[in-house]
Amino acid sequence: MYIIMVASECAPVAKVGGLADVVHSLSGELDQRGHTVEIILPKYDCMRYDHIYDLQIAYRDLWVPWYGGAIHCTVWFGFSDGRRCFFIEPHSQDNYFNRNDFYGFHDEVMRFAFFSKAALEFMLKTNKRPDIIHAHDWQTGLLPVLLYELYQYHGMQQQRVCYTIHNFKHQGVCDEEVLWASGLQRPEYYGNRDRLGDDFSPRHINLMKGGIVYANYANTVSPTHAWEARHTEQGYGLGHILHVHQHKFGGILNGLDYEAWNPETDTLLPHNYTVNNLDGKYANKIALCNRLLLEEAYKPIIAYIGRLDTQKGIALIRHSLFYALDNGAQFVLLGSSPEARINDEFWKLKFELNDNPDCHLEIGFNEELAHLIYAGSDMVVVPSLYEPCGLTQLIALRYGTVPIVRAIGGLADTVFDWNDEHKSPNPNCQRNGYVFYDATPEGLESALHRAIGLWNSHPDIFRRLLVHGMKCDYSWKQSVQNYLNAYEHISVTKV
Ligand SMILES: Nc1ncnc2c1ncn2[C@@H]1O[C@H](COP(=O)(O)OP(=O)(O)O[C@H]2O[C@H](CO)[C@@H](O)[C@H](O)[C@H]2O)[C@@H](O)[C@H]1O
Repeated sequence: MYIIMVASECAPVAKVGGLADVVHSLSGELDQRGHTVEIILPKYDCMRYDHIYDLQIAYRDLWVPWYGGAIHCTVWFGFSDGRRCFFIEPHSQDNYFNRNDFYGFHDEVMRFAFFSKAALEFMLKTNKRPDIIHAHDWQTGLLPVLLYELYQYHGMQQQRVCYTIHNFKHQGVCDEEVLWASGLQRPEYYGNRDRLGDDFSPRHINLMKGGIVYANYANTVSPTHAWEARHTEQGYGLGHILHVHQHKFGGILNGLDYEAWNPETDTLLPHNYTVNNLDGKYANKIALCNRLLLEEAYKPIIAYIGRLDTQKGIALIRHSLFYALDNGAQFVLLGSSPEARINDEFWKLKFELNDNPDCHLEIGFNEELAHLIYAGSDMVVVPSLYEPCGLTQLIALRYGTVPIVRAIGGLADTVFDWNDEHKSPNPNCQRNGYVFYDATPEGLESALHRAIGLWNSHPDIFRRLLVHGMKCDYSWKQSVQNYLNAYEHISVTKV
């Protein structure tokens, strides 16, 4: 099959969060199975250009219709970690992607609506006719709308769209302007609530809703979250439209890139290790203490790694830090937030705890340090308020670090409580961590208490628990097949 991914992020060149990891690893897995995969991204000025090989112009003069005129773009091509990537560079006063950051601007919707249109225009002009266009998140929600309403009449009638939602919270809600800019026009037609009309803001357009309505198949990134999105407030108001389109909506669990995340070969670790020889894991723990100036003590290290977003349960992250310190454990945090208020709160905490030899807070994004923390810690805490899938717990399991998670979304699909006497519902995975339900300090403590207790009282059993985790299989093996089944189901040219 010929698949083109269109996304606002792809690791390692443009990574803000888990979306980047999924676009990168899913593309690689599809490629390994013999499919042709290309990725279209914006050409951000702040990309990691050191991760792009052989960057060159692929199409010099692409004119993308916009507001009745056209914006001149150059399309670049390069390999990133073996993936074939195209980068769209618009030349206009708006400077859509030369902002020194990926997100956070007043014209966010226009930037990515333009990108969606430019991606289709590029395919049209270069005669790229993929079987599947795989679009991701609100940023590309307009793509299936444009394809179905405009581009199919210009020779793209065979293309089918798979639309994956990684986060329902951000939907791209905006005024009608985007319809005029993109050439769709007709606000009375598109603004209908059966199409793109937002259910809560009158006369507003919802790009993610458009993606759901117009895609041939839509999914989110775990089965449990697919249910939550339809039946609870976790769909952030899109439950109704998901219900209307339930026949083409599902949940496909994310996989983890088992090559990039492999403690046996990870070049970012000072010591490699395997499930059969964990000496390296303990050596990494010492390396982590040295790196972060933690006291080398006979204490478990509990870590939090991730975006500091309200989604992740900020108050509970904070609570786990203090609970750990009060209960004979050490705590390490690596994260950052685009919200100044949250960042400031954690900077303040960092200064307060600066002299504490049992904890370290690293505010910022640091891929290399993340690897060492996953390897050198004993436990990872993921107290999310909502979590479509979550990659942190999958990485932790792979690195023999016991996940302590809230039973929500993909966390509930991948982590099974050690003390639950029922058999794990997942045949590929035995009981592998600790789970709590209530998003309260008490709920969190119920799991942390048991995890710290086992580490202290029964180190041999704790070791068995982490070995169970390392033996779980959350590679892409099954999930990529699920995507291929979906592609196959919707594609016009069956393979
Ligand atoms: N400061 C930092 N330094 C280094 N590395 C950092 C970091 N902050 C985060 N990371 C890394 O970024 C990734 C984040 O993965 P998550 O699944 O938590 O993603 P996120 O919530 O962004 O994405 C959304 O999309 C993904 C993908 O579908 C879903 O799994 C998830 O539930 C959904 O919220 C992990 O690889 C983590 O190690």
